Amino acid sequence: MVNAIEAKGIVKIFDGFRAVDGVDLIVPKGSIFGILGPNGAGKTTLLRTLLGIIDPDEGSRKLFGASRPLTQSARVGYLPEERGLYQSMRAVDTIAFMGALRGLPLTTGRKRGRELLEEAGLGYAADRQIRQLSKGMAQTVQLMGTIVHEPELIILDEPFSGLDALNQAKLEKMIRAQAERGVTVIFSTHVIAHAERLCERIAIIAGGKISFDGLVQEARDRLRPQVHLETANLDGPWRSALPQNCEPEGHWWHFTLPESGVEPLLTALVEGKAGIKSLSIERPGLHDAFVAIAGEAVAAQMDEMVDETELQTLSAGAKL
Ligand SMILES: Nc1ncnc2c1ncn2[C@@H]1O[C@H](COP(=O)(O)OP(=O)(O)OP(=O)(O)O)[C@@H](O)[C@H]1O
Repeated sequence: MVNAIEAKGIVKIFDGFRAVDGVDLIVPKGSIFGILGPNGAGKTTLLRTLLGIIDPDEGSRKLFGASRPLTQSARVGYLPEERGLYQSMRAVDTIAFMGALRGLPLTTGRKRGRELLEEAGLGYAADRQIRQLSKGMAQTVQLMGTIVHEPELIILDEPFSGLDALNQAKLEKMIRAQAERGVTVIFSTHVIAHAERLCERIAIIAGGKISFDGLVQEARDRLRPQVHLETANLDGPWRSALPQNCEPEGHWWHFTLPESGVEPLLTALVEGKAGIKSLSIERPGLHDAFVAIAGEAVAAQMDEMVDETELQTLSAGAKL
């Protein structure tokens, strides 16, 4: 099967600065793929190169198997990081106009535009000018213009930034709905939680280089689970099942699950009469995996970029 994207050795240099520095990337069809990295990591430059908006200085890329990506533009929807719409254009015409740029007849675009707006509960705004819409609504209209021609690949550059909690949740739903239809979705983000909730695959990029590319599960599996154990007893033969340097905090033990896994540990605790009062095994999240892969400094940079609105959304999203 042809992959949606295959890139090899992509380098993009601006005034001597390597914004993208030797990137290999494969995005299989039908996946939700997240590109994670802090400000200036090279995400936008990489996406623009993959789309054929700019040419790489070195390396090659294929979009649906074609080495000239722009020939595939009717199959692609792209939401750039800089949002911008004609302020005096009506919402429905904006959607149709964006579709027309990708080869969709205007009449079809208007019809689908109205349907998309209705589905999103924004039917009442179809004939309003963009300047009469709220910022979140205008962003939603731009997103609809990105998908109106029913592309097979959607590339969204930082699609969550600038949206409030409700609109971010709606966008997550829309991304999932597109993926369920078999559409490949690639989005860039500096918010690890969005990627953790949505993506099957991710690439981690910093300083123009990709340090991880693969399944979210694979990233998480790089770290072993953490065990939190409370015992009635503090000594006994069962202690040999715990890591050697593990010391209790009161009656609590916190340690990394040994390579041998859960069952031998449990057997030793039960047979050795540790008196288990409480036991939890915590699988590391993507954030911990990100720290392990990209390093503390890059992770801290990402966390700093998550503003108040995003924090609210993340906790709201966790409840969805
Ligand atoms: N046209 C350009 N001319 C010169 N430098 C550029 C240009 N475009 C990007 N850069 C530089 O390349 C680096 C990567 O930028 P890019 O926008 O790709 O990063 P990013 O990960 O998308 O970050 P952000 O989320 O802040 O946009 C940055 O240092 C940026 O200043």
